Amino acid sequence: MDNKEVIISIKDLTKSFGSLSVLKGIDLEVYKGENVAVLGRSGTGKSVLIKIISGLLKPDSGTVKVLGEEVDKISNTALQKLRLKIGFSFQSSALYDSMTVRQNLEFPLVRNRRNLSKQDVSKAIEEVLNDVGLSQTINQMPSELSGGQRKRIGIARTLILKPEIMLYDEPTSGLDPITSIEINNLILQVQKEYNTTSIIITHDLTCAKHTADKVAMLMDGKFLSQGSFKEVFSTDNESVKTFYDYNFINDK
Ligand SMILES: Nc1ncnc2c1ncn2[C@@H]1O[C@H](COP(=O)(O)OP(=O)(O)OP(=O)(O)O)[C@@H](O)[C@H]1O
Repeated sequence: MDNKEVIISIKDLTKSFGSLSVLKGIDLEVYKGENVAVLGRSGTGKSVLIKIISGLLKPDSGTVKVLGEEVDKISNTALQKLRLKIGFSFQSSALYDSMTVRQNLEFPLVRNRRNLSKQDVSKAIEEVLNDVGLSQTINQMPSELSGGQRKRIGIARTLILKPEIMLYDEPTSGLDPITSIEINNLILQVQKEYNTTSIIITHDLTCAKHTADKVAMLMDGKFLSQGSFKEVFSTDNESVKTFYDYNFINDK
């Protein structure tokens, strides 16, 4: 990366729930414009990690800085302001079923950018729909969309606020391989066109290989290794090899 500005910096982060120690000393630096995939088996603490990054959960110890701010130390007002710079793509897409695609996209915009005219709102909706390749769905209901289309609209709903950071939670889960590839391509397109810095939580190795500049492998509460996809998986570590072998890998 040419630009080495650190956007997310995590040092010696720990988090337990009662006697369950989930994160046991995590270090991670995410640079501006980088896509980082956090890989790991179910229940290893990937969601806990992004909840801490976005200030939804407090760490037990360690430091977590996002865009220069220590998320667990700032005021609620500052946290709310910071959150507007962070976009979430949820596993479930989190669309409102009773609203059309247009209304789903309008909602966050009207709520968070109160000074926009009706024309500005319409323009923003049309632009973002075009960016995710779904202009034709503007008047449809979420129930009329495919799983892949719902994911795209979920991403569009986040992008409409022009976030600096994107957090993708299992972006390809529940999708067939071809639709997954389309979502992977969209993640790359968003990185380029919206200049986002992203963390992609996944156990889909094809997704990590396709989208990530850096991969971090979470195991037993620690990052076992970090680096390019090739570096992380060119290893003799049995746990990493097993993880690789048990997750479908499409080398194309
Ligand atoms: N608020 C909470 N209270 C108690 N335990 C929690 C809480 N949140 C998460 N956990 C526990 O922390 C562990 C890690 O959960 P997490 O959701 O981060 O896993 P994950 O790696 O995202 O898994 P998956 O891929 O299945 O989503 C789990 O054992 C979970 O039960």
